[in-house]
Amino acid sequence: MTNVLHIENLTVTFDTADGPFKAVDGVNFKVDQNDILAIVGESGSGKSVSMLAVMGLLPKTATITADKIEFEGRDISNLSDRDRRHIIGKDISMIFQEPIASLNPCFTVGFQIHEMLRTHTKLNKKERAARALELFNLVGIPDPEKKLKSFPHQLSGGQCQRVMIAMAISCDPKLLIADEPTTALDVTIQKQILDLLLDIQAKTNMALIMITHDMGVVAETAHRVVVQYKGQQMEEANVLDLFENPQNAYTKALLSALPERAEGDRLPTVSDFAETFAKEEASQ
Ligand SMILES: Nc1ncnc2c1ncn2[C@@H]1O[C@H](COP(=O)(O)OP(=O)(O)OP(=O)(O)O)[C@@H](O)[C@H]1O
Repeated sequence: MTNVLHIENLTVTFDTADGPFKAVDGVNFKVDQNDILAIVGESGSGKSVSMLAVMGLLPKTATITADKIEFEGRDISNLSDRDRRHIIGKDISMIFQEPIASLNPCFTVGFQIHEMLRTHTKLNKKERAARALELFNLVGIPDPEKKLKSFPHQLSGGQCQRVMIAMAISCDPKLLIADEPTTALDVTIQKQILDLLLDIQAKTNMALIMITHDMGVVAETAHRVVVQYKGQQMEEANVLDLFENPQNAYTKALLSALPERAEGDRLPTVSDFAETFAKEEASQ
């Protein structure tokens, strides 16, 4: 099995007005071809920042250190901008929570997908048009010829996310990072988008990293899970082991806070359990 991404001891510190702030503190994991890894944790736990660090998309106020950031065995921590552009967007691509905000409102979605193909492939204009149509069909956009001529605001949120997925897979990436890809969408559409991502992953053998705060999404999609809390990695486990036999106090708290474990009419929160588990851990 080919190793796609290997991260060891990744740390990200932001220079802020209040002094240095460590948003990611010693994260480690490997993702192989065909793997689906979920990175889970509540808001602010450093999930997005760790992946943006890998993509080289953080602002200059961020200092990134790591013992290893390798893509297919190649160190990508110190790439030139030119080399990075060859990999990012082509071999590693990312989709975000707000699909409409991720698209440029001034251009049709067809133009934007053409630009992606023009930048990263050698396809000529006619081949690009054919590929764009093929991709829109693949991601299930109805009436694709007409939709290619639409501006983002003329499409629904779900359709925009399908466009983003089409763009993200347009150059056959080895790794797709999906950052809360369904959070901004209606519940009925969420399931369709998740199914689409899983379907594409199964057809292409790419590795998929799913960033989420939703344990339901983890259970439905992931093979392996990394749990993060306040920038630190709490646990890494196979999905079944994580649900059946969580090792870490915070993971136990996350699982205990699932809605189906609610008693009465109040939903449990992680903080309801975190203290109990922290005490349990300390006493062991
Ligand atoms: N440019 C920045 N400068 C300073 N702090 C930042 C910056 N970007 C993110 N942070 C901080 O880093 C921490 C981790 O943010 P991150 O977006 O990775 O969280 P997350 O786990 O992905 O949560 P969410 O689901 O809310 O995005 C947060 O406390 C956030 O405020």
